[in-house]
Amino acid sequence: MPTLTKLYTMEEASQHNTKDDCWVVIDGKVYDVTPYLDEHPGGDDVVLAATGKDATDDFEDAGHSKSAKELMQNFCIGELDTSAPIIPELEIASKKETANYSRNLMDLTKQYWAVPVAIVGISVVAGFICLRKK
Ligand code: HEM
Repeated sequence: MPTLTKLYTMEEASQHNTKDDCWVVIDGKVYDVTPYLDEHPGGDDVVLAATGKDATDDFEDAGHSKSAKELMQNFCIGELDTSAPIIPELEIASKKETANYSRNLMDLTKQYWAVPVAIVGISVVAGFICLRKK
């Protein structure tokens, strides 16, 4: 049966991390606690610090009462989309990119060699001109 619950990724939820727009993720559910921040008995700073991550442990550690757990249901806006990876996928460098990387490194090496060679060349020419003047 299709669910009507709105799904949010952790990335999306973590963007709501200010006093004017504050979402927390607790036990797989997403809560928009913006209107409750000023009233929260534990202060707004602890809730703000719990944004952008799974705040279940923080919430449980604070020892919230049954009535607090009932109250929080008023702020539930959806559930966490667990199909989305929490850790961004690693980019695997292809062989083509590796070839480009080594070419870039060669170009950089050439540039860095060019500077001291140019300095030595200019010094030799300057020294030669000075000697000829004497
Ligand atoms: C929907 C979210 C939340 C609701 C509705 C809520 C509600 C409440 C309520 C009603 C209390 C008073 C004590 C009680 O009845 O348990 C409380 C205390 C507290 N809350 Fe929350 N809370 C929420 C989220 C959080 C989060 C994410 C944290 C992060 C750590 C947190 C930290 C605390 C702390 C530290 C206290 C203790 C304050 C004290 O006794 O000095 N709360 N909360």
